[in-house]
Amino acid sequence: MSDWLVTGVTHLGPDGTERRGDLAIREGIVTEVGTVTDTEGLTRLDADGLTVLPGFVDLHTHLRQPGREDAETVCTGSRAAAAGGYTAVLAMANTTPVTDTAEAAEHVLDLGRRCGLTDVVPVGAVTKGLDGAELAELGLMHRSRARTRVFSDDGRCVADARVMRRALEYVRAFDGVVSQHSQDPDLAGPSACCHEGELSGRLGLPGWPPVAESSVIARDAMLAEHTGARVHVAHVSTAEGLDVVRWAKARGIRMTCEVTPHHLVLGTDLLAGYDPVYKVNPPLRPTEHQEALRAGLLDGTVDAVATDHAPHARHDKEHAFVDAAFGMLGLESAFSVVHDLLVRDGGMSLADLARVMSTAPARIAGLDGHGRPLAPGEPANLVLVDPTATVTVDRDASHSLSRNTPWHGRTLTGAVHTTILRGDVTAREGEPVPC
Ligand SMILES: NC(=O)N[C@@H](CC(=O)O)C(=O)O
Ligand SMILES: [Zn+2]
Ligand SMILES: [Zn+2]
Repeated sequence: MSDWLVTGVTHLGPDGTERRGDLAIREGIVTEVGTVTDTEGLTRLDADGLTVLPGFVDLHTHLRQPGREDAETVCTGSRAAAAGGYTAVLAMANTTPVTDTAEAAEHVLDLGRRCGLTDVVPVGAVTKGLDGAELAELGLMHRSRARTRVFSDDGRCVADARVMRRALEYVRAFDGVVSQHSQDPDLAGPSACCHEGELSGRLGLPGWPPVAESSVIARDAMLAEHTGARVHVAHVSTAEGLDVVRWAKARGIRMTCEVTPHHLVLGTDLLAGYDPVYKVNPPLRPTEHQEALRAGLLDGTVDAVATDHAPHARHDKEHAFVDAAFGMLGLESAFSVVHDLLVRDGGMSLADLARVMSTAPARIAGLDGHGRPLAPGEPANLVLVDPTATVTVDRDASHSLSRNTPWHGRTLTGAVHTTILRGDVTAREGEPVPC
C-alpha cells in the first residue's frame, strides 16, 4: 500500500462547486482534503487538470466466471472495471453454476479478492438455478462471508408473482433488495430481440413491446408496497416503465431503478444493418424512450447508471441477428459515454454523474466505504478523471476477454485516468495495474 499526496486536483464541494487543492491518503484512508499540512512519507501523484470523484460502483456486471471463462473471468472483468474507474462491481448470478448458494457466493467473492483490482460483490440468485420456481438460499447467502444483499435472476424475469412476493418478504428482514429483469415472458418471448414497432415488422425480427417491461414494473411496485421491501428495476428501457417508477416513488414505494449508457444513447435505427453487436436485452428503443430516460436521470427518477457489462465470446455473438447472444460490453466506456453525451452535451453536472455512478448505487447495494463524500476519515476509493481528454474506443484494446462493444471507433471526451481502491492504484492512465 502506498501513501499519496495527490496535488492540484479538482474536487467537488458539498454544494457541487469545483475547488482545486491537494489530498493526502494514508493507509487507505483520506486524511486531508484541500490543504495538506503533513506530507511526510507521501508519494506525490500529480493530478493537475484531473477531477477526483468517488470510485464508480456498478450495480450490474456479468463476469461469466464460473462457467464461461472463454468470455470473461473475474480477473479480466476486474481489469476492465479498474480501467473504467470502478472500485466495486456487483457480479450477476447467471453463471454456470448459478450463484444460488452461500458457497457459490463466497467463491465469487474470493476470486475477486484474489485479483484485488476492484471489490467484486456477488449478486445472489432469487431462485435456484434461475428456474423461477423455488427460492434460492437467500438467508444463507446473506449470512455468508459474501454478506449478499442484492438478489437477481437477471437474464430471466422472476415472473411468478407468488415467488416474487416471497423473495421480497425474505429480503426485507435484512434490508436486502431484489433487482428485477422486468420482462413479461408471455408478452416478450425469449427470442424477442427488437423493439416492437414498425422497424421489427420491416426487419422481420421478433418484437419486444414496452408493455412487457412496464407491466412487470407495475406489479413489482405493488408487491413492494405490500411487503414493505425494496425492489430495484434493472436496465429500464422504456418511457412507460420509467413513468411507473416515477409513480411508485411518489407513492412512497421503495423502488429504485437503473439505466444503461446504451439505452440512454443508442437507438433502434442501428439495427437496420443487422449487426449483432447491437443485440441486447432489453432491446434498443426509439428516440422518444432515450429522451424520457435522460429526463428521468436529470429529475432523479433514475437512481443509477449501471453498465449491464455482458461479455460474449465471438462464437456466441457472430451469428445471424436472431441467433446471436444478447449483450454488450460496458465497464470501460461508461464514464466516457456518460460524460461526453450527458455532462458535456446534456445538462448533467459532474456532481450528478458522481451521484448516479457512485453514491446512489453504493447506497442501493448497501456497500459501506464506497460512494462516500471526499472527507478525512473516509476510505480512499476514488477515481481521477480527465474531463478534457479524448478517447477513441478500440475494441481490440479492451481489457475484457470479449470484444462486443457497441462504441468501437467512437471518439468521446472525458477519460478515466487513475483508479484508487483503498489507497492502492488499480489503474493508471486508463491502464489496469497487474493483479
Ligand atoms: N443484457 C443482455 O443482453 N444480456 C445479459 C443478461 C441480461 O442482462 O438480461 C447477459 O447475461 O448476457
Ligand atoms: Zn437483464
Ligand atoms: Zn444483465
